[in-house]
Amino acid sequence: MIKLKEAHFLSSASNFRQAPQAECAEIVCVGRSNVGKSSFINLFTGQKGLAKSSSTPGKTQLINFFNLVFECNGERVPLKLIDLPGFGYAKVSKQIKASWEKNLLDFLCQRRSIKLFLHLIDSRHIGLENDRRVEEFLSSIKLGDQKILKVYTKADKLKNGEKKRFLARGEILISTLKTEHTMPLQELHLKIFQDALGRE
Ligand SMILES: Nc1nc2c(ncn2[C@@H]2O[C@H](COP(=O)(O)OP(=O)(O)OP(=O)(O)O)[C@@H](O)[C@H]2O)c(=O)[nH]1
Ligand SMILES: [Mg+2]
Repeated sequence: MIKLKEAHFLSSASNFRQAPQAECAEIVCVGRSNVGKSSFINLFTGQKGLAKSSSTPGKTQLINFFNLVFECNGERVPLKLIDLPGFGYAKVSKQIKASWEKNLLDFLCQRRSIKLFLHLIDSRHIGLENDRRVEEFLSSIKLGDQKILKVYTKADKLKNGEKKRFLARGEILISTLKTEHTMPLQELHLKIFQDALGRE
């Protein structure tokens, strides 16, 4: 039995060098702008305003670190959750965008304490070119002690039949609105906790 006991914002960084010291296993949310990465953090921690979300793509512009503490069989287990800016959107010049993306890619490659990459995908739009690029990139940099997990967002926009098909395939389907036919929070906690720590 595990329980999420604490979740706090730690700090922000714009690149790998500014990141806080790596003290524990880390989980990072990766995906297109507006897919629901920041909303996922709020759902996962049960704190609505912890990560800033917005209907305007490009809301998250820095690498944001959150400290979590789980309790597992009486033991306190720290983990870090990381929110990233999205790929593929920014109302800035091409040059600035390229430098942001380079910072992100460098961070993902170099931050060895990341043990779990959560690739968030909009459940209505499977197989987009941008998502295929993210998937290829993550597979190409992944080390032996790192895992990739796909998380399908915005389930409330799907019909019930479509939701059930995701679940029948064993996919992780979530929603910040209607949680019917989505993965229960306790199950999501357990899956992500175990994958981040390499536990079975
Ligand atoms: N209907 C619905 N809307 C959602 C869900 N999750 C997120 N959203 C909405 O989608 C929009 C984008 O959410 P964010 O969490 O800011 O997305 P993000 O991936 O962090 O975006 P960037 O920071 O721009 O990369 C917001 O308007 C959210 O309210 C969901 O499960 N269902
Ligand atoms: Mg965001």
